[in-house]
Amino acid sequence: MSAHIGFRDVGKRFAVRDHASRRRAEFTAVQGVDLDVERGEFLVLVGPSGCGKSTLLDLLGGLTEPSEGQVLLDGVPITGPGLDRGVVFQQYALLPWRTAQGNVEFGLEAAGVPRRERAGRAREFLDLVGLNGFEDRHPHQLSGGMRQRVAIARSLAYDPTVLLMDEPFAALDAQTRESLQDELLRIWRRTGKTVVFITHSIDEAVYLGQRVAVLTSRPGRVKEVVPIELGDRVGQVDLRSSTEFARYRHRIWELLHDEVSRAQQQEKEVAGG
Ligand SMILES: Nc1ncnc2c1ncn2[C@@H]1O[C@H](COP(=O)(O)OP(=O)(O)OP(=O)(O)O)[C@@H](O)[C@H]1O
Repeated sequence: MSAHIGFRDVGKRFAVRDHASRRRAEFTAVQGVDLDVERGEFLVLVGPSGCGKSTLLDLLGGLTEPSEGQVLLDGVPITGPGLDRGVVFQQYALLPWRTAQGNVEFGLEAAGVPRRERAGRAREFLDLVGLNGFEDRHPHQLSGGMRQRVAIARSLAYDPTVLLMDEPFAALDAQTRESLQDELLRIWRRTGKTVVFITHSIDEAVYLGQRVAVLTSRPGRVKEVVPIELGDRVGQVDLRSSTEFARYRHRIWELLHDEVSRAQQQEKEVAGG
């Protein structure tokens, strides 16, 4: 059986203007990316800054097309955005003039859900993310963590099969972040969604991922995919302090370390002309 999501030798180049010569040039963001994600899997992408993680997520979201290779969903090339994929970014992208309920309903409107179903569905998903009782609050009356819960509820409400998350918890304080990680794992278990999650945090990657794909520095390609066998995270007391967790953390750190050094060297070279 073919994978739910498949990157097949994917490359992405962007047209840029060369600074010195002012000529048009091409910038290779990712190259030769091969990666499969199974239905219902939780896959985390990590890699040095600028290695192309968001580019890979944009390709999956259908916001951009590959310059070469294919990005497949159930064997079919992705050609644009679709309701089968929900996206959650670092910035909440909520409508400030709408309540939490109104924001979730907005996603449902866009998805063409009949008006009479929207209110009930929005409440159901706000409840799922733990926002029961906060339906009538506007974004400025909610904490950062709550706003991100609304964004997650909005993406889940129209029932995509895939949830694409680009550093969704990066702007949150450590405690809120950890509680949202647990919340997300609980939701993932309950809904069976396929999750592709980008983070800069090695701890977050190990805690959330069933597999962690480490990317190389620019142009990004898959360096190694590390399976994380820690069982069901939620409910394990202080899992992050266990030796097993530390072992995975160290392995990913090692893989990343060389790439981050290489990326920094590349940046220095660019800066120095
Ligand atoms: N539209 C664009 N035009 C030109 N270059 C782009 C464009 N979008 C992204 N890039 C470049 O492609 C590379 C990959 O960008 P991308 O945002 O995917 O990296 P990233 O790994 O998500 O970075 P970070 O971890 O810092 O968020 C970067 O060097 C970026 O400057």
